[in-house]
Amino acid sequence: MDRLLVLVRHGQSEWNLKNLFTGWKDPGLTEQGIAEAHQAGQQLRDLKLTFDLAFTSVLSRAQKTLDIILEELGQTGLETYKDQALNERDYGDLTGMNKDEARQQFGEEQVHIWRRSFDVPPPGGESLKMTAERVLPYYKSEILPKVLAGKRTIVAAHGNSLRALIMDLEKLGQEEILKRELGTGTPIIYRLDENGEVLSVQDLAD
Ligand SMILES: O=C(O)[C@@H](CO)OP(=O)(O)O
Repeated sequence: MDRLLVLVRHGQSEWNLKNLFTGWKDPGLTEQGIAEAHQAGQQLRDLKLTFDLAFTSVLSRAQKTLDIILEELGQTGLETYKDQALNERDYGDLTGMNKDEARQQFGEEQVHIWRRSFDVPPPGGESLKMTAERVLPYYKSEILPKVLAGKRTIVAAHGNSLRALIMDLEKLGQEEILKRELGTGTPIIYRLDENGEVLSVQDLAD
């Protein structure tokens, strides 16, 4: 049985382009982001992958990325579940702030800790740990059982909601996840065994 799970971060958003902390804000995709989503769909099509189910967040940049990918695959209208459990981490008080200005104000190291550490939340926001505490229960109750039942599944979500999931899937430690960056619009293809353990991983960024 093919237990296929594809994760894809949304294409570049307007706020990625402006270098703003985004979190739960809902900017659209840029032209480049739209092109990245088309390319992701084409890559999956070249690999002859199709899906039975899709999951995404309630944020439009992830939904739009998914729509474009499904369009490229000729799968528009695929059964899709949208849930805020898959939203980007809430960036709290940093939301809307320019990342370079934040570095100037708070220091390079502090900003890196807020962005990439496991358990230090940005002021008023969610740490990666807190993000994982909503992503993983949703993954385990809603997504994984479908994958294990042989439903080929794609999840279009966000840098940090996916990092939380990848940390669990790939059993990465806190030091390893600190360095893990996800490109916009880049699919990562997992095949799982009957217990949900990763058999293989193919990052199309490589
Ligand atoms: O701004 C955000 O919401 C995220 C993703 O773009 O940023 P970061 O790279 O800091 O995780």
